[in-house]
Amino acid sequence: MTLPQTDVLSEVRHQSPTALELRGITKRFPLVLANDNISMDVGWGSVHALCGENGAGKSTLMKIVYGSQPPTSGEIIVDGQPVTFNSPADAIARGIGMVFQHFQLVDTLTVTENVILGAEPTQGTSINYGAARKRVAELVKQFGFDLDPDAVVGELPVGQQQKVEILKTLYRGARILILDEPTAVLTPAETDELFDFLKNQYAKSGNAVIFISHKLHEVLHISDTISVIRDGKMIGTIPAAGATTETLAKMMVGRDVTLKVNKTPANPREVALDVQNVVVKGEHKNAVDGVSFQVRAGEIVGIAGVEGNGQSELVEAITGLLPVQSGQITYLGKSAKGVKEVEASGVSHIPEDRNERGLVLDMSTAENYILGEQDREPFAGPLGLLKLDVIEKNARDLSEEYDVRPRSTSLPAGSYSGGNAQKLIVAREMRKGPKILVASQPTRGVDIGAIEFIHSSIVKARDQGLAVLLISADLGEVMNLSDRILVMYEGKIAGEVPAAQATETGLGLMMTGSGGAAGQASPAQVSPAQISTTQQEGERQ
Ligand SMILES: Nc1ncnc2c1ncn2[C@@H]1O[C@H](COP(=O)(O)OP(=O)(O)OP(=O)(O)O)[C@@H](O)[C@H]1O
Repeated sequence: MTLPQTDVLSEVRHQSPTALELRGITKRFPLVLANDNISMDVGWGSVHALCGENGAGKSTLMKIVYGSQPPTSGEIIVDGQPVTFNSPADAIARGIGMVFQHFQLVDTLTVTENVILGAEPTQGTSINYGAARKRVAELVKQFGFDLDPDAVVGELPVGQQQKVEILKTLYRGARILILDEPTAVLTPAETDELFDFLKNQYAKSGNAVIFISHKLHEVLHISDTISVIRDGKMIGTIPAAGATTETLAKMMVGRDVTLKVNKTPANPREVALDVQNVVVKGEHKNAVDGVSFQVRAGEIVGIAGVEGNGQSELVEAITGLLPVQSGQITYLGKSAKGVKEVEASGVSHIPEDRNERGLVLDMSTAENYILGEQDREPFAGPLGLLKLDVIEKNARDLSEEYDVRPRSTSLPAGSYSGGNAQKLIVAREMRKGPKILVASQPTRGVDIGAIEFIHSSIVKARDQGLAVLLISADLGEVMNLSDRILVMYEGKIAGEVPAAQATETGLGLMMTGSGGAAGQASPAQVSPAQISTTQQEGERQ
């Protein structure tokens, strides 16, 4: 294979003013009509957002455009030419690239190796690595990406890993770039950088961006045009100029949505979760390095931080998944070891990786709703015999209460859309009536109506005495839901801020170590002005 010529930032003459035209796309799955006669036009040089509730059919539509799923019927037209895609390779050949929510990178390979994987330039029968490396370095420079072509991908922060994913598509000459919830794991600064590239370089050079997002303020900020899908149908396409989060939310959900969490000040009681000087070993250094804090019954303590700063390991230690090297964790005054004992102490856990830890993807909805409780009352009798009618009713009731769609007790968990899968986990964990809830990214990928519901369920449980530890990469969520906010940086608590005084800028600075020393910084190391510059900013979500 010769080296792809990928000067996607130099303008080309397009055949048609429209990059992508979808005509009557329908996709039928056994239980649902995921896309129902959808038509949509995306113009060259524009950023086009695709919004809609969980399960509305956004990812399905984009997978069809990317050739990873065939439509049941309908037509795709790229730059004026009707196309049929049998695989992503066909779509890539027509200049379409897609960046998925779950990165598809090989952690042990370098940036260059990942970028060229499957499209390696060859010299005779061997890979011309030197030429590839030179090309990747040129592209990194051209796009202004802050990336080392020789860095091992597994050691990079998520923001840079995402750039590798984008680079992969640009290296292959993508002129239409699809991104599925690209900012879910980024810091505010990384998000700004990404948007600047997409809008001011990539789209400005005449390419097209389609991006799926549940974050409406971002949608309004970056896009030129917004299409909204509901229940598989196209509700409408509007210009971003003049739209508001309220109008968009209403178009998506079909009713008015409260965008701010309604909660009264917390009324903290006794200590429920006590973490003292906890150290958890990481691969090279301590992942959690002497962390201490308490969460009381009746309060929500949020942990903000860039992913990879020890939050995951801290959660795994608290939930009994990882051993604690030193220090102590107590639950309602008692210590516990391992997942079972921790659970028995009244701890529920919403895990950050729903596919790996939260669900058994090929098991049914009803079975997933009782994971961890399948051997005991109320779901099993004394001899371990399953009470199938109770299990079935439990699934029906929870799916109804948490609006998990489609309503099915037998659907394998792997067939739910991302947000509905998340609602299933939240429903299961809240049903247990925990005393302590460890919620990692509880609304990642969840739509605005469901976020409203999950947040109000958590607040209601807090008011009844639940102690909540919230870990979220979504700063808006941390600021909206928490009563107190701790910031984690390089395995340590870099500071604490009352939620009422927090702003995105201030937290963002602390999260990247710029707000204070890298060590066990005190809140005073971040200037109050940085933490609470604009109240308005804190209320953006
Ligand atoms: N492989 C599949 N088999 C069966 N049903 C599926 C499959 N993939 C998606 N669906 C269903 O199609 C519908 C649309 O799902 P899709 O993932 O496109 O929604 P979405 O709008 O991207 O949602 P989210 O915001 O939650 O990611 C959902 O009801 C989902 O359960």
